[in-house]
Amino acid sequence: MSTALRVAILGASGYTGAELVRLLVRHPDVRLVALTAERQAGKPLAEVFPHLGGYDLPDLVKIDQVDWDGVDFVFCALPHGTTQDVIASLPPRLKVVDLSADFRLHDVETYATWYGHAHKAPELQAEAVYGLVEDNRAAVKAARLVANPGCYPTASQLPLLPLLRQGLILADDIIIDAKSGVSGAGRDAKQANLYGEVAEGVHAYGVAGHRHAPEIEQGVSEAAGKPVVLNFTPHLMPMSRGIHASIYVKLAPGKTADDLRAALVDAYKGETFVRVLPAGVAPQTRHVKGSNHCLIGVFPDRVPGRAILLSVIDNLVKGASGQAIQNMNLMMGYPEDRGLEQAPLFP
Ligand SMILES: NC(=O)C1=CN([C@@H]2O[C@H](COP(=O)(O)OP(=O)(O)OC[C@H]3O[C@@H](n4cnc5c(N)ncnc54)[C@H](OP(=O)(O)O)[C@@H]3O)[C@@H](O)[C@H]2O)C=CC1
Ligand SMILES: CC(=O)N[C@@H](CCC(=O)OP(=O)(O)O)C(=O)O
Repeated sequence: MSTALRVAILGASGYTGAELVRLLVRHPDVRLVALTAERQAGKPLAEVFPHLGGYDLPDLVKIDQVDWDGVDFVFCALPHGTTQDVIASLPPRLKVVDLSADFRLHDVETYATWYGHAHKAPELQAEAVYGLVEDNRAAVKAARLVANPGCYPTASQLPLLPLLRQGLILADDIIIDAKSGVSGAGRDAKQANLYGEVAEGVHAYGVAGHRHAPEIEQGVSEAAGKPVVLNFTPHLMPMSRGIHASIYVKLAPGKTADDLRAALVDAYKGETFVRVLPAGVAPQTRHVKGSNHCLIGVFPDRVPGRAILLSVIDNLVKGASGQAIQNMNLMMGYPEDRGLEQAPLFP
């Protein structure tokens, strides 16, 4: 009899849901037993995503058609705002990784301010563990409900948190200039994401008001040991996948960019998925396409006392579904990289 973990993916007809399927069909401990959709319910997954044909997968159903007795583990890849009610209605024995923003902010008042409505499951929020694995591994291992970090917050926090913890940079002068591929906005049709709107240009959005600012500030404040407000400006790029964050920081007195690089090399020396590049090498989004890696470059700035951190991830992998599987592996006691061994696609 199979002892495979019986996994349900809620929102399997979306980009992150499809990426979960792509990765999990090769995970030796997992059997996909339920895939849900809303408008696409009733269809075989291969009709929605032909690249996922050829696997023995259940058809897409609505969430209320799932037989929870046959499920052990849930990935929730639904739009934020819809997820709190869904997770609150699940049998409490189920372990869950939620890819939306619904459980990422510890403070429900901050959530209400940025997401425009009161939190619908504050008791679950108190239980949720923030799943930035490299920073929070012990808590993830013991968690029942993990809030998978956002894509910009993952790319931004991985270089910043170890440096702030060690007092190597100043917390009150952090500027994050970040770019995303269009898949970051999901598969739902939106005018802003039409080919004609994004194909040949770049634009900033959410300027001085993007909802990922409080998520990044939550982690940065904790690492700095004091409340931090930072500058975060996201941009939409004419590419399908990838996040690139250029982070401008002020060095603590007497510190150099080489000190930052050495500290990051040390912080991530045992990590499979975070790599600090040699001095002078700049990471590119192409270097991580399809993989769960974060690559970090560190450069001295021409302005004395300052440095530039460059961080790249694939928004759909380390920024979403790959990190979600990394979290599941920890929660279930599997090797952390299981199912995530893919080399990047390059170029
Ligand atoms: N895209 C990215 O790079 C990242 C996304 N995230 C987060 O992950 C979550 C999923 O994102 P993504 O995959 O991009 O989104 P998509 O819009 O591509 O997919 C959304 C999925 O949810 C389903 N759905 C939509 N509305 C409802 C509803 N009311 N009830 C039940 N199911 C519903 C859709 O079904 P149907 O197709 O049938 O409408 C689809 O399967 C979001 O919360 C997003 O913020 C996090 C990090 C990165
Ligand atoms: C390009 C684009 O639109 N990106 C999304 C972020 C996607 C993501 O990581 O995060 P959430 O789970 O928090 O939605 C945005 O800016 O809202």
